[in-house]
Amino acid sequence: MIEVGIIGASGYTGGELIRFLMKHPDVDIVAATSRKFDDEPVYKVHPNLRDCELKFKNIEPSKLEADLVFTATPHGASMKIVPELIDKNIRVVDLSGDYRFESTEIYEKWYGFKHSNPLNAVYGLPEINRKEIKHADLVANPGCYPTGAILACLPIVSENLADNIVVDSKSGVSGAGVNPTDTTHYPNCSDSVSPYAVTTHRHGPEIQEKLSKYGNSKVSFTPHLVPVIRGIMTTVHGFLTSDVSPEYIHELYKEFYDGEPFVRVLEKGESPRMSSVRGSNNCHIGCFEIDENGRLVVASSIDNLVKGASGQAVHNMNLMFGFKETESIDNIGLHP
Ligand SMILES: NC(=O)C1=CN([C@@H]2O[C@H](COP(=O)(O)OP(=O)(O)OC[C@H]3O[C@@H](n4cnc5c(N)ncnc54)[C@H](OP(=O)(O)O)[C@@H]3O)[C@@H](O)[C@H]2O)C=CC1
Ligand SMILES: CC(=O)N[C@@H](CCC(=O)OP(=O)(O)O)C(=O)O
Repeated sequence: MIEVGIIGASGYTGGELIRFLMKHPDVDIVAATSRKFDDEPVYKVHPNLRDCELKFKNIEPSKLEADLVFTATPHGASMKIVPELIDKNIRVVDLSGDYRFESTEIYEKWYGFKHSNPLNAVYGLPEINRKEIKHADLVANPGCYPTGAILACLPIVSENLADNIVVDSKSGVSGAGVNPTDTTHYPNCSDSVSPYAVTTHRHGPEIQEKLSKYGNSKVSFTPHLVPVIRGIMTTVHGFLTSDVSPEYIHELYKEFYDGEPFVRVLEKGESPRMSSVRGSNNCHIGCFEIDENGRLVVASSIDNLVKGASGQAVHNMNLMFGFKETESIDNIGLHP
């Protein structure tokens, strides 16, 4: 049994962490912090957690005592919290972008402010860093877009099959967090699909940095906001430099992800759906088709709050503490 704290528990990813951890047999949640909802039952903010007896507490991070803390806090906030937890020998899974890049300079360029407390961290994508995560004191949980994009691109990048890859992603509105903005205001985001940060999104360099460890492909990323609550659909366009067949590509993906508990390689020609992974930690990868121009199309779907955030964070915790990898995060998505 380990004692776990959640900082930022009143947010969307915080609520999802509680949803998974409250039923985890090896976890005792000793703190769920919130500055706004101190002493309120968690179900007041997360009504699905009616059976959870926890109350939010406005506890200073420096006062926390736990084996592991999840920092489900915004980028810029985590960097002010994580170091003092690490100094107290508390292991940390940070859900923000503050510790994902290997270079502070790249972080500061794309996040637009100085990093006050750089630390070394392991990038928490189990499909590529399983061994390192097990021994990590600080795990940087990947961004939601990068998770679906990297998993969709890894096999073709590893075989250097495409010099240029376009990653086109669509995300549900919960990706923006619990605090409403002009962008997430219903009349502004309903009934439309909106590209944003089309060449400047900070997830582009995160995707490129991680994939560059496996091959030389140049990756270009554009996100879109779509009027659904949860889900990320990523369509990858790989401009092939080798004459390979769709069957070869499909076999490549099946071999690459063989044995991975949370990646499902669909049939050739089968498109993934957002709904099929909704609420689950699964990533569905499909299409595997090549057009007459030699453009390969692969698509992946994830739930931005689960595989894109809290489910992946619990997966990392399971690895860090030697629990069954799929413990408490093996629920199946929905249909319809
Ligand atoms: N939403 C998503 O799909 C994904 C989000 N992420 C990342 O995960 C992190 C959390 O995201 P999400 O749950 O959506 O965010 P939310 O905005 O929904 O929640 C963040 C919570 O953090 C708390 N908080 C904010 N600032 C501070 C601070 N300075 N100190 C302590 N607590 C603070 C707030 O609670 P209170 O004010 O009550 O203390 C707030 O509820 C972010 O870094 C986000 O970028 C990563 C992948 C996917
Ligand atoms: C729809 C939407 O707004 N999505 C968020 C992605 C949130 C996320 O993944 O958080 P990190 O910044 O911690 O990676 C965005 O584009 O900023």
